[in-house]
Amino acid sequence: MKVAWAGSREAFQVSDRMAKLVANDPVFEKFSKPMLGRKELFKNTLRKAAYAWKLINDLRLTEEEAKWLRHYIDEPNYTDLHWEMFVPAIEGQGTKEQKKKWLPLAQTMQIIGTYAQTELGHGSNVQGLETTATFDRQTDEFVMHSPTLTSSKWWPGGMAKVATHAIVYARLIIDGLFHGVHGFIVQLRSLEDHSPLPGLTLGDIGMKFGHGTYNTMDNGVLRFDHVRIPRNQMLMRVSQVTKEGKYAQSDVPRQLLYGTMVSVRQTIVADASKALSRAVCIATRYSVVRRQFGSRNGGPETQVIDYKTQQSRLFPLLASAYAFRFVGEWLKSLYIDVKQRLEANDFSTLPETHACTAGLKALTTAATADGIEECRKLCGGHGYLISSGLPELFAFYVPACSYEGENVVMMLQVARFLVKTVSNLGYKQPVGTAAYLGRVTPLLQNNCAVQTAEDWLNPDAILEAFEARAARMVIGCGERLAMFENPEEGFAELSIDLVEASLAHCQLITVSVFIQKLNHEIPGNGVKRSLEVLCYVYALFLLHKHQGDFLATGYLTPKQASLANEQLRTLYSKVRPNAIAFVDSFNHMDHYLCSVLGRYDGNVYPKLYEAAWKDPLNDSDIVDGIQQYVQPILKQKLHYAKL
Ligand SMILES: Cc1cc2nc3c(=O)[nH]c(=O)nc-3n(C[C@H](O)[C@H](O)[C@H](O)COP(=O)(O)OP(=O)(O)OC[C@H]3O[C@@H](n4cnc5c(N)ncnc54)[C@H](O)[C@@H]3O)c2cc1C
Repeated sequence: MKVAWAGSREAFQVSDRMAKLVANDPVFEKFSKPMLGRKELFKNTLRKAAYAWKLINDLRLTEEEAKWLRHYIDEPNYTDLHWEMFVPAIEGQGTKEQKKKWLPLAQTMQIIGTYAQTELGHGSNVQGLETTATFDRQTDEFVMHSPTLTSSKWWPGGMAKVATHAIVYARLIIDGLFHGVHGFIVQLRSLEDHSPLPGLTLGDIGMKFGHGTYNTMDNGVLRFDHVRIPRNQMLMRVSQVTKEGKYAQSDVPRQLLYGTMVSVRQTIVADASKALSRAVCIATRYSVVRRQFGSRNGGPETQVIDYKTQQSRLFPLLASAYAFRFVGEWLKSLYIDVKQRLEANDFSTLPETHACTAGLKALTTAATADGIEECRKLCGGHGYLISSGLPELFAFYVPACSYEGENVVMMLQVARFLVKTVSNLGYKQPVGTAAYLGRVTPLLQNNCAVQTAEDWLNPDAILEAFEARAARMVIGCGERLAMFENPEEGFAELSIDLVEASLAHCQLITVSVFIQKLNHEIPGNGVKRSLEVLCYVYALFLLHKHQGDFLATGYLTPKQASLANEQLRTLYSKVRPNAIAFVDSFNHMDHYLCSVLGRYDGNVYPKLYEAAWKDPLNDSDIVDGIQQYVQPILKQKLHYAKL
């Protein structure tokens, strides 16, 4: 099962080796993190990042190993932006000459980069950005300027204190004419003493949600006061500005810019299963240790995992972790395929891949953020303690719903793709994940044939149900849109339904990828049968949760929906005996989980007690405060006064 989770024996070995390397090195020790003040937190993370970079070089780690190492260190810091945004942006949007100049500097960290797109006034609406890059023909330079307060760059990770360079998105202006928003490589700080270059105002945007998570990172604010950069620092693979000031599109289509987004979003989908599996592992192990009520004849109380209600909240999340792991793996292969195509100037599959990554990013991050919070509640009051590992995990994870494409905005992009696919149906056969929309007639006409709860244990029945629901919702939106004279007005008016149709489409993708995985790639029959159970749990849980859609589209009868729910209850009993084995297969070490409740040895209570005594409030110097401020109140002996 560990191999099935990791994707291959080799993948398992690499991640396992890096997890142990980090766990066994005292520099990466974790528990003191939440107790540190902001400055110490930040410096501590800088120290770890520097040490990690030294390890990567000393041990000559491969790119894959270095990624896992950074992952297990598990503290957001400037290197995330450098490797995951700055380098890919140059790789994807730079010309050959630009790549030749900048990539060796970035890959050896002689420069440290960040990604400055968002501004105080605009995030999702990139075309609304206000920073300007005005071409000066006389000097062959761009003048970068922040004309308003709302044009201040806001959020870029690593920008406040560390980054030496940034990819800055700005409105390109030549001779007073606006030519769209483009990326520019801008040096921010001196490579000698790290001081900000003239004309730049740089600072930190302040404390963020949670404590020891994103506060380890210097998210920054940046303003430009007529800062000059050479012309060849505009990323020019797609569009160029000549030294005469001529703006030209190259023969590389603009959609190429989607390439970087696709790359980053597929990583976010892969990260969702890591975060959700972490929370599920903690909640499952703790649910086995925790006992409440139900003692018979003086025997032990019931393990809370044996309550059906606990299972109905926990096991769908366990199944979702596996579903997201497999869909992430699948998306990575889709991305590799699209990357090869892009290199060969084949852009044919880009719109579908873009819709998949946008939609799956939104689906998996929203479900994971909700899932972590549910796991916290599944651990009762102890889940609220920092030592449970869950509050910090939630604080760390939840911004994934907003960054790299706000989730609702992402689902609206999927909706545009689906609407376009449906409107082209007469002359263009949909392919890939949208292929089912080419079979609308049977999907609209045939209703579900399930007659017993057992009938739901059939991948064809499940797939058809999800296809019919998505097709009916998408077609329904298409028909209603056609009634509007102005399509954009219609799109805005129907946007709630369109987001729901997009979600149905994306859930269909996750369910079908899980089924495909079982059909082709599972080593060992026992593992396969166990994963089949999780696959049915995932699909029937979604069907139960969204039964309103399945009923409203007329595909299911109420009786069939309740048969699905009956089967789901039976499946929970099948998951229960393997629940611990399922979470052990994630291969998360105690160091990575960083949770007293999720300990591998189950030694929860003594360790909870021990963790409590590490709290600074148990330090003896607190007594001074009590004597200074509390004792006088006790001694005043005043009459009670109603305030
Ligand atoms: C931890 C963190 C790290 C970040 N790091 C970086 C970074 O390194 N570099 C960088 O450039 N940025 C970064 N960001 C910024 C991030 O990319 C933006 O927050 C994101 O793009 C969303 O934009 P916004 O915050 O302006 O939200 P908005 O776009 O203002 O969204 C606010 C609300 O409006 C809704 N909304 C917006 N548009 C529409 C629409 N068309 N239809 C319907 N509803 C809509 C949204 O659904 C949302 O509910 C980071 C953000 C966070 C939280």
